[in-house]
Amino acid sequence: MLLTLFESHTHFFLSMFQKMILTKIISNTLSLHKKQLIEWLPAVRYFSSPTNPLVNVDVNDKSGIAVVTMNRKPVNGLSLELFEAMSKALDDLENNRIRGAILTSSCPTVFSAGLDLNELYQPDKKRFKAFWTTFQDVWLKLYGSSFPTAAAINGHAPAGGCFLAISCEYRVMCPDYKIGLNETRLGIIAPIFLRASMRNTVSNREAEKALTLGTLYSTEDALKIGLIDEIAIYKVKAIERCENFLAQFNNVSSIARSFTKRSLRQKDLEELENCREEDFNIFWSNLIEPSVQKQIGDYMQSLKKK
Ligand SMILES: CCCCCCCCCC/C=C\CC(=O)SCCNC(=O)CCNC(=O)[C@H](O)C(C)(C)COP(=O)(O)OP(=O)(O)OC[C@H]1O[C@@H](n2cnc3c(N)ncnc32)[C@H](O)[C@@H]1OP(=O)(O)O
Repeated sequence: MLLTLFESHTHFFLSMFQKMILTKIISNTLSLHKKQLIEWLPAVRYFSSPTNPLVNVDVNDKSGIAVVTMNRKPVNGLSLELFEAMSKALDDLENNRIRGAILTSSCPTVFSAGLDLNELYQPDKKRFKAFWTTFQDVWLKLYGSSFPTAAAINGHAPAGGCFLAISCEYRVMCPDYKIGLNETRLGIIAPIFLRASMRNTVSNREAEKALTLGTLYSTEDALKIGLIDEIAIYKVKAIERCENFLAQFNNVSSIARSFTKRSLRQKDLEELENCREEDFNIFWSNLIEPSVQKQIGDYMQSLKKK
């Protein structure tokens, strides 16, 4: 923009040649300063986020790595309020140029049980619209973040729980839990953005099998198909391994890294950005089908009986 302004204002006074030289000097200076500024900023803008009871953000001053802990007991059911808190936390992290983020859970045996079924059962259209839009926002911000991300999966991660983990760039999971996208088993069709994250994590063939069968994998099987990257015995160790993964970026230009990530994920992000309303309409019309509502109601009952 500066260059455009400069060009338009000097139009009457300078020859073409003079303009070209000056434009080149300004452009070089700006890009040099921009690079230096961006490389510098991470060291000076770490922050302490105001505490939200649903999402705790803890930034390590030295490493610049944030641990983002979901805290909605008993199972981190993804409600509108939890999505809103995550969306806000992701904005704060983005604006404060942290070095990396690790997503984890305060529930002892559950990373996240996925979407809160209460949001899907007998839904109010206005609230569901806000819920779905915030769900989309969280995915766009997490999957498209400029900072590197990892998930320390310290418990079960079915459906939406798995979706959060696979939107990150690296996953470390504790043993003896289950992870996967079991939507088809619930009669639900996985939305496009969820399919994109899965395809970005495992091979196309594994993604097709996993999504159509709705398989929930054990930690060990998840490692075999590449759904997770490492196994760690406890949550603390899982966080440590995630930190090690993120620390590798200390030797990489943050600008080069974030542009590369963005360009690899751009197509998936645009696919949702271009059809957010349509995506909502498809889910809303499916969701209110009496047969789907009955299925969700029965499923909720079966969870309670258990
Ligand atoms: C055709 C189109 C339809 C359109 C629909 C749109 C949606 C598409 C979007 C797709 C994306 C994601 C989909 C989802 O995420 S749907 C949610 C799927 N989740 C699950 O199947 C997980 C269900 N939960 C479990 O399997 C287990 O709870 C657990 C996570 C393995 C933990 O087991 P646990 O023994 O430790 O705990 P448990 O006793 O089962 O649960 C404790 C209480 O929590 C309640 N609860 C569990 N999960 C949920 C949930 N997802 N939402 C709300 N409540 C949940 C459970 O009922 C217990 O309650 P209570 O204490 O008995 O009252």
